[in-house]
Amino acid sequence: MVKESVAVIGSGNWGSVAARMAGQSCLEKPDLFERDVPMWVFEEQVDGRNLTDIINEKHENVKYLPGAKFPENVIANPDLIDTVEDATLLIIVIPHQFLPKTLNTLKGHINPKARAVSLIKGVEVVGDNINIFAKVIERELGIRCSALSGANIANEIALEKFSETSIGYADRKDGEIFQKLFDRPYFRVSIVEDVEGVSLCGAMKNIVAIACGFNDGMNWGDNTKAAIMRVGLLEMKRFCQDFFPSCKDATFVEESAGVADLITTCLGGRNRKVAAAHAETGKSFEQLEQEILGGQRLQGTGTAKEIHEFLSHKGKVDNYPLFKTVYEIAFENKPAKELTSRL
Ligand SMILES: NC(=O)c1ccc[n+]([C@@H]2O[C@H](COP(=O)([O-])OP(=O)(O)OC[C@H]3O[C@@H](n4cnc5c(N)ncnc54)[C@H](O)[C@@H]3O)[C@@H](O)[C@H]2O)c1
Ligand SMILES: O=P(O)(O)OC[C@H](O)CO
Repeated sequence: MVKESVAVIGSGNWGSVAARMAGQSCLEKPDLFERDVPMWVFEEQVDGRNLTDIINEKHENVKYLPGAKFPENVIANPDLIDTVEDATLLIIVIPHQFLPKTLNTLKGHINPKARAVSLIKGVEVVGDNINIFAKVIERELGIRCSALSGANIANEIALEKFSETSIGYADRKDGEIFQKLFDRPYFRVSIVEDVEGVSLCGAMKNIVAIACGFNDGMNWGDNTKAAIMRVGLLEMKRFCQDFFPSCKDATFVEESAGVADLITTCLGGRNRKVAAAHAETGKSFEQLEQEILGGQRLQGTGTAKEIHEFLSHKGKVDNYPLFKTVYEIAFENKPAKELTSRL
């Protein structure tokens, strides 16, 4: 049997955890996977040194995942094309705003037999056209792409606290090989034939998390937060029914990618945290992202804007009052206190 070679594109907070898990599996399953896991690092200076050099010396991403050690087979590489050259399994895990440029660089350099999995939470919107990122990756790289998403706050998984995730696949064999790659005693992976449902839940829950952050910043309490989550889940489902009718209902309730991710992200995620600070201080999201996240990137505000643009083109903005209000608070200076009047 031919072994799979794994490469990771991305090395942020979740990217580093994904590389850590893949590295552990590659060491433990030498019959299935080649030992070394190259990880692409968008090079930057930390204390006057290349982050890549620090990672390879300390086996730790001191900027994006301090305190967690990589196994020694995870090797940071600042050269994107060199990172992917031998890969048959690609883990793509970068903030969604950087995907187009990254895919452009990768075009023509991927093994045509490779398969990818996208861990990115967001959507591509161009006018009245919307795509999940697994499809964008397939379109740009010409390889099949699955999607992994779930109730997965990276810092908790780095500490090997138990969590679950979902992999949405189109070809079952892809789902199974990525399941073997990610499965850890502390990370339970289920596979489901629903790439769109898994991807869209992961993207849209970030808009609801922003609303829950406003809730926390306004000190409205847990009952209001539950109401926001309920309405948010309904809008997520409505969006899938309206525009992606092949999404499976079961993904919303039975998969970690569905309601479980909605709950964790509305309780403990970065989108929630920064939105709470916005409601408390009135500072812009850009400023707060820099002040609070130390280089990590928000996905929810971008997704709120992208979904708003798409719904505007479709003439359906008013069918999604929660999504609409989050957009208006984040981008049109509407006061956060107006959120509940739209629920
Ligand atoms: N962090 C989590 O808990 C978590 C969990 C599940 C899913 N996700 C999703 O995973 C994706 C990646 O998130 P993350 O937490 O790994 O990243 P992050 O938020 O830590 O972002 C920082 C990363 O962006 C990179 N970056 C900065 N500028 C860049 C550029 N111009 N080009 C390319 N890369 C650049 C940095 O080098 C760094 O690796 C997101 O879509 C996120 O929603 C995150
Ligand atoms: O920290 P957030 O808000 O980007 O959310 C992280 C994950 O998506 C939770 O599953």
